[in-house]
Amino acid sequence: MNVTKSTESTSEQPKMLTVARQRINTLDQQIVGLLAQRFDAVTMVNEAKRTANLPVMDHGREDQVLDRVAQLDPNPATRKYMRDIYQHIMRNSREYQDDLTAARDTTH
Ligand SMILES: O=C(O)C(=O)C[C@]1(C(=O)O)C=C[C@@H](O)C=C1
Repeated sequence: MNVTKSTESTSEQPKMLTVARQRINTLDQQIVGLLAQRFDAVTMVNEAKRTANLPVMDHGREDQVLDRVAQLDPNPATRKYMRDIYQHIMRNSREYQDDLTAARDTTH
């Protein structure tokens, strides 16, 4: 059985793969930290929308976010992937906001 961790170098696993995976682990840690902050901001947005009686879904805003993140990507070849990632992020943001609403409805 192979019990070597995926980030450990072995004679079969080139050093470059190990180094690249360690870099991905570090970046993932930063991305998760940033996404947690984004969810915090979404909580605030949701509170503001609830007060103003606005729906969770805002197509115009989502289009703006998608265009903006695509423009921010310095690599034109990955822009379409960046848009796709953000479509998922915003879908999860809406589901999280639905959870917040459901939690409010059961406690009030
Ligand atoms: O900006 C908003 O109105 C949000 O609810 C946040 C957000 C997002 O995650 O960026 C999520 C849902 C909306 O459809 C648009 C954007």
